[in-house]
Amino acid sequence: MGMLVDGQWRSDDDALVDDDGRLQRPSSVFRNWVTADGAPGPTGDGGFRAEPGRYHLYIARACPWAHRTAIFRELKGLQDMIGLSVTHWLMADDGWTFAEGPGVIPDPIQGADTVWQLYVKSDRDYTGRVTVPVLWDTHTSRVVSNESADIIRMFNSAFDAVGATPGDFYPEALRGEIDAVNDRVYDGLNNGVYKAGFAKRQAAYDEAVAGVFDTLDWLEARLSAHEYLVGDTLTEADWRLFTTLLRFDAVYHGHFKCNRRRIVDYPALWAYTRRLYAHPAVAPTVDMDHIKRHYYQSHRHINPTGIVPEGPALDFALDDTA
Ligand SMILES: N[C@@H](CCC(=O)N[C@@H](CS)C(=O)NCC(=O)O)C(=O)O
Repeated sequence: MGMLVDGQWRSDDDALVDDDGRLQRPSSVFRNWVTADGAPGPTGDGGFRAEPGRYHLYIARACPWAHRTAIFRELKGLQDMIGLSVTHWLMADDGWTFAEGPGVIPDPIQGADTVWQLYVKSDRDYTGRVTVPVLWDTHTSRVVSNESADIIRMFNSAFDAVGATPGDFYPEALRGEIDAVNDRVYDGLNNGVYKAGFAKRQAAYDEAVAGVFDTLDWLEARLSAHEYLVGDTLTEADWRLFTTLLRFDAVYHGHFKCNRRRIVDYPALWAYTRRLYAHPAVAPTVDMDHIKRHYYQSHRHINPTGIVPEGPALDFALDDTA
């Protein structure tokens, strides 16, 4: 881990956990929006018009937040319009890097060796965490956004007039309910597993893990009655949940100690995970080796040996016998 302070990289920081041993996740800093006409979005500056070839997406395959953006790039058929770079799975002294390795796609835009170099290129005095995903503007050499929740909404609609695949995963009529489900899933599960895994006090862990399983129980009941989370149609809320479910049994159950139950033990959640996995937008975005190696090798404060467990054997593919 590490962070930037006044544009200087510091590799020794551990500032994410407060005195009560609780994870405090800082807000994302770059919050501009790509829009169809370049008008400002809900936050930040304007001037980022949706143009094919102009933007580049930097992700880590391991990261559930970055994964959402990769899925939306596929869902909306943006692969030829928005370039992609993929970091090495290991996040160590230099943070995310483009060191050579299977599945790594180096940076063709800035030739950066690390993601922090992109942040400094965009803002030479940047102070804060250096996270993925990053949506980069090749015209101004700036980070447009490092907030996945915003990036998927840009991908959902901003490029529709320049040839994106039709499909609206945040339909106007369902927005209120999608936002409410997102809030609960974010706090209890997407971020909840991190709160459990990064907790440094028993009470902080106990509280987080209870929230994780309350949320999973609630989701199981909801998905026993409905195919999708909101409006019986596939929405953003499903994709935001999916990237956590995909990682749960392989990583969060063991590494983050969220081990009251596995996703395969919840009939509706497991069937739903497999159903979403079968969507054609998903397979090109999943790299289980990156996922497992990243967590078990990068978080040495949790797993000092860096040993990556062999299991579990997971079969996400739908088959006739299922
Ligand atoms: N709110 C951000 C969170 C992104 C995030 O925390 N990414 C993690 C990887 S899973 C990261 O890059 N962490 C590096 C750090 O905090 O130093 C988003 O959703 O885009």
